[in-house]
Parts: sequence; C-alpha cells; structure tokens
Amino acid sequence: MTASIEIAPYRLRPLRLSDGADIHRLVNDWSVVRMLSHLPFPYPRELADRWIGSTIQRQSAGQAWHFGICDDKALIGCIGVSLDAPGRAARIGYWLGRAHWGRGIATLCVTRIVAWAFETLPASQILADVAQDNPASIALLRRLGFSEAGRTTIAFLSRGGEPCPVLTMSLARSGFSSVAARLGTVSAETSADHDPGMTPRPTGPATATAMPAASGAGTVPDGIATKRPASAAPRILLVVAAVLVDRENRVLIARRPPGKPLAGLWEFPGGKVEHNESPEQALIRELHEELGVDLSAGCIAPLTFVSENSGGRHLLMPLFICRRWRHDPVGREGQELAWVSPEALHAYPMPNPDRPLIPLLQELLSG
Ligand SMILES: Nc1nc2c([nH]c(=O)n2[C@@H]2O[C@H](COP(=O)(O)OP(=O)(O)OP(=O)(O)O)[C@@H](O)[C@H]2O)c(=O)[nH]1
Repeated sequence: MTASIEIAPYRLRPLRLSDGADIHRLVNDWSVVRMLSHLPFPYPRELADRWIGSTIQRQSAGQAWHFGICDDKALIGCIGVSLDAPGRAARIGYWLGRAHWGRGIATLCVTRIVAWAFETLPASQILADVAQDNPASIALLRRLGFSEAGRTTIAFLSRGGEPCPVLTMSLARSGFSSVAARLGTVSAETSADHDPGMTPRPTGPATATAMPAASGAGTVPDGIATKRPASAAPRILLVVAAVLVDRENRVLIARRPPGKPLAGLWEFPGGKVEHNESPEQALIRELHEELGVDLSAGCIAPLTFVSENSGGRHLLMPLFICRRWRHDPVGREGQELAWVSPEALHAYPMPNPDRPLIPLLQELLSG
C-alpha cells in the first residue's frame, strides 16, 4: 500500500472506492472535463467507480499510482503517475475541482509528485500530455523544467470525439534537481494557479485505464506569489437561448445572418437579456421576434448554461429546453433555420461556446 504524501496543508492519499461520489461531482463539470481526453461529458456516475477500481488494480500491478488530493475537509482533485511498459518513462496527470483553482494547489501537487516519481520509480523521464488550448498548464510544466518533446492529436471524448492538438512535455531525471530545489521554496501560500490545468491523457476517472489527468496552471517560479489582476475581470454578456425539440427529437438551430458578428455560424435561437427582464421573459421575447413562436404557454425548463470567456468578454448563457410552443418557427430576420438530429449537429459550424453543448444534447436526446 502506497503511503500518503503530506504537503501541508494538503495531503495526497491513495484513492478509495468511497471517493466515487466526490470524483463524479468534481469532474462532471465542463471546465474540468474539457481538458481530459478519455472522459465523456456528461460524465456518468458509474464511470467514477469503475475508474477507481481500475486504478487500485493498476497500483497492485505496479503500473500506476493515483492519489486523491485532499484538503482538511475533503477530496478536491486527483493526481497520478503511470509507468510506460518498459519502465523508462512515467506519465503524470492531474485535475482539480473548479472551486480549488487559483491557489497554487496544482503547482504544489505536481512538483511533489514529480519528486516522488523520481525517488520511487525507475523512470528516466516524466511525460505529460497537455491540450494546446491549455496554456496555463503548459506554462506550469515549463516552469518546473519540462520541455516540449512532441506534438500529436488526440480525439477528446469530452469534446464529442473532436481531434485536439496536444503537446507532450518531458522532464528528464537529470533535470530533477531544479524541481527538487523548488520543492523547498514553493508552498501553497506562495504560489498561485490560474486554472486547474490538466493534461489530457494519463488521467481521468473516465475509462478503465485512464488516470487522473494532469497538470497545472500558472505558478510561480522561485516561490514568488502572483495574483490575477482585478482589472482583468471581463465584462459579462448575458444571453439566453433555447433548445426547441420537435417530436422526432430534432433541435432547431438558426444561422446568424450576414452583417451580424459570427455571420454564417449556427446557434440556438435567443439573444441578449435586456435590463429589467428575467431570462425567461427575454427568451419569450427573443423567440417571438426572431421566429414568431409563442413560448408563453409552453413549458420552458432550464437545461444548462454556458460560461466562457471569448473575445474580451464573458458569455453567460442560460440554455432552456422546450418541447411545446405555438406557431411554426420561421426566420423572421432572414436567418436560415434547420431542424437537426443531435448526432448531426457536428456538421453545422457553431460558435465555440456552443460546442460542448453538442455531446450533452446527444446524451439527452438520442436513443
Ligand atoms: N442566441 C445565441 N447566441 C449565442 C449562442 N452562442 C453564442 O456564443 N452566442 C453569442 O451570444 C451573443 C448573442 O448576441 P446577439 O447579437 O445574437 O443578440 P441579440 O439577438 O440580442 O442581437 P442584437 O444585438 O442584434 O439585438 C452573440 O455574441 C453570439 O455569438 C447561441 O447558441 N445562441
């Protein structure tokens, strides 16, 4: 049995079967799961249990070691290392629950686990796979002495199987001394992560063989604290949208007309919430203006929401679902409309914030 590793005020301890509910709650979050290649989104509860079972087996077989990252109250993330078959390289992976980003925890844990791996395993190098759209993780690994060893493309299950460019970063045992030096200087109080940064592959409570993915976020070399400047907070753009679902379980999308920003992309009908309007009122107004449909007597239910930085502002978009309305939708602003099965949505270019909604709709509406 692997012992726990103390990195006060946190603790890395072997995973237990009873961690399933916590892991599921933390990982079934788009911001976390989108950086993990082997996990579907939404993330079914039973996969968390299955993954923990497989990690325990792999540890007994001397193939991989997974730790729950715990604070004084609960499990807040996972970190793990697996050995490649010949035992020459180890792969690291990790993730942290969203509420725990920005406190230097990722840096602290990655640093400690790299040291543990070099002390304990026969590996001559440690590898980490990081999505190229995860610059904070890449930055963290670079600060710990990792350098780029290759580029590849991995199909991210979490992003509906979309092929995503990934960097493989590596740290040789000979570079370990710089990590060890940092161990003495980096503490949770003196470093700051910008996000949880994760590496897609070696982790993820997703599938039986994956391990909790990894890697981190901006930290600070030499133990100097940094904080995100308050002025960086983006302006919130509150937009409301609806998934109208017909009897054949197809959803309605509309093409942004020429002259509007993002013209030509397909989106869920809706628009900006005005002052003194509730999201529901805005939705009823927008769909009447845009499509001529009347949702007022129908049933609109909150489905999910999008929360994403894009182009210097922060889009916050409650998404409702509706199966009953009055009047057939027509493009009253000249926009093209399409009724599309969830499986076919990938064929319609959509704004980036909408793309994670596709696997969610597929899971909800298909078969
Ligand atoms: N309606 C809608 N807007 C979306 C979606 N996804 C997404 O990123 N957006 C963004 O949310 C914003 C909505 O603004 P809009 O210009 O359509 O709003 P609006 O209907 O009030 O238009 P207006 O400003 O011309 O009056 C756009 O920046 C759009 O790109 C979506 O699925 N539906």
